[in-house]
Amino acid sequence: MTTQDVRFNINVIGDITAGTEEILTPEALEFLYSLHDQFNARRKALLANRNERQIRFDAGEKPDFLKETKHIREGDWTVAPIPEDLQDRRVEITGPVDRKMIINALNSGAKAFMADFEDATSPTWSNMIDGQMNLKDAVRKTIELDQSSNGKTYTLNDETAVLLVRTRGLHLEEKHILIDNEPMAGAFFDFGLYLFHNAAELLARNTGPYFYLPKLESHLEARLWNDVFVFAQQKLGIPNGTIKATVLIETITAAFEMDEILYELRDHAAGLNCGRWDYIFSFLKRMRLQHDVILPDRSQVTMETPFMRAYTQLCIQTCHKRNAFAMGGMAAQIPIRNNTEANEAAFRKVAEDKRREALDGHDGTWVAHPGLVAVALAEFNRQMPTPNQLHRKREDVQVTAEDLLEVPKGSITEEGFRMNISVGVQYIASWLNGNGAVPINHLMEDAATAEISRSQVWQWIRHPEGKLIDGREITVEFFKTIFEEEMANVKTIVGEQAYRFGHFKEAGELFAELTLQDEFEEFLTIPGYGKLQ
Ligand SMILES: CC(=O)SCCNC(=O)CCNC(=O)[C@H](O)C(C)(C)COP(=O)(O)OP(=O)(O)OC[C@H]1O[C@@H](n2cnc3c(N)ncnc32)[C@H](O)[C@@H]1OP(=O)(O)O
Ligand SMILES: O=CC(=O)O
Ligand SMILES: [Mg+2]
Repeated sequence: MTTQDVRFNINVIGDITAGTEEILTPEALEFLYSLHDQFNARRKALLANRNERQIRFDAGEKPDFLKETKHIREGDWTVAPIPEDLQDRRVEITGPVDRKMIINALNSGAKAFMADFEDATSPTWSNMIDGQMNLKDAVRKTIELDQSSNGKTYTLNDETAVLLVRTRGLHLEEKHILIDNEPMAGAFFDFGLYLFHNAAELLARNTGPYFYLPKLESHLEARLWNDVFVFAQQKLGIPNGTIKATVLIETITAAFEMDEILYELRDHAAGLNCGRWDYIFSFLKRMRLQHDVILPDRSQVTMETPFMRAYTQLCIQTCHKRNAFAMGGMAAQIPIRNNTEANEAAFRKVAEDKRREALDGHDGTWVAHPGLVAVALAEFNRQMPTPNQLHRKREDVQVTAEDLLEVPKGSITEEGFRMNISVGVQYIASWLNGNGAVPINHLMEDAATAEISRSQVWQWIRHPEGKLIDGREITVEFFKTIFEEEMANVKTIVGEQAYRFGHFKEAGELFAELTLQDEFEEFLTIPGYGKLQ
């Protein structure tokens, strides 16, 4: 169905439900129009910059600290004061903007909840609109759910986590909103609607519009977001600096511009977060054609590898110098039901991860599941008696460009190759079904982890060192053989019926296409979005 607001030349394409009408009011549409009108051309120019930079990386250039911003790195400045309810962020739970999960997350005992329109959400139109409706109710504390499948009623506890919202990345479009005949940015749609509907209510409740910004590649992208914030606050009559944003440092190029990103956003910055999964993906993606860069099996690229240590420690040092919080990331392990031993091992791994983060000086961390809140809390409570660790300046840390670029050592195994295909296909199938976060082999999989899987396969086929540990070369023919076998295995795992109706064939086709085409797709979600409702 299509509806049009002729005053602004906006076409809303997609089902118009009661929810759509509540969210896409004429005033909200006007606000979206103004964001698009002011900032979309700049967004597109910045995306083009990414491509231009890629051409240089393909020619062998390495990312490096910028000469032109040395004065910012060496300058003496801090970010504006951060609100009281963000001072203690020791455990943040993350999850999709699904109604039940929002309630469970807010009740989980975590200090904060990041409601995710990004890695954990498949951006179907109904997920996007329902997500905005759910958040609107969550902000007003009226969110409830009667779930007939398990007979449970879900309501909010008296005490709930502080709400933060992660928008889609700048690369994704919202094809259901056409402005002057072009799709608007998913990021501006998510940001604009959440701010428009909730800013005043949040302030009345002594909290604020808090965001996570994903997948930034440069300080110029941070500058764009800052300008978006200034404009939006002015337009809605909210004091400048009310919006607070935590930026994910999850691209290799952003790791070289952490100071600059905080500087651009200094009136709005609440911190940086080490988004480890996209970071690994970005490291590989940006240097995919460089002969000295090849990653071992995904399971071997751990947080203990030198380049990941360098990045997280530099993040802590940079944030604390600027009085901003340095948030840790997501361990992939989740609770395992009906297997005590495996469950304990998973919890041990999460605890180790959180302990390392707390000892390093992170101010808090992420968990993927309510069952892990207590594990992470225990580690942070033990290592961090204060609300945060801003006082730990980590002046001992010395990280060079070479440290950030040190390629992790290890091996490529047939098991790792097969795992990438199997997990990649299963994840894409789930995403095409409208579910952006899934448990596969007892690990959390989301868009970022799936990106690593599919790009490893792409690179191993083309890289001169793309060989298995036993010496076999990874070729297109080898991929095709293993791919057929893994598709058959997936059918056995999920069952004939689920395979037929669960988008597995389509997912396999997309995975094979992404792998076999020489042109590397920037994000699998871009062609994937073409297949979503
Ligand atoms: C790389 C990154 O960007 S990381 C951040 C993005 N990723 C995420 O946010 C992942 C969030 N986590 C999840 O989506 C889920 O935990 C999964 C997919 C990993 C596992 O899901 P499942 O196996 O279905 O979980 P499980 O069945 O154990 O859930 C048990 C209960 O906990 C709830 N639950 C699980 N995870 C969450 C969560 N993150 N937030 C809120 N509730 C949750 C379930 O809704 C369920 O509730 P119920 O008992 O009332 O029905
Ligand atoms: O967004 C988080 C990540 O690890 O990617
Ligand atoms: Mg990410």
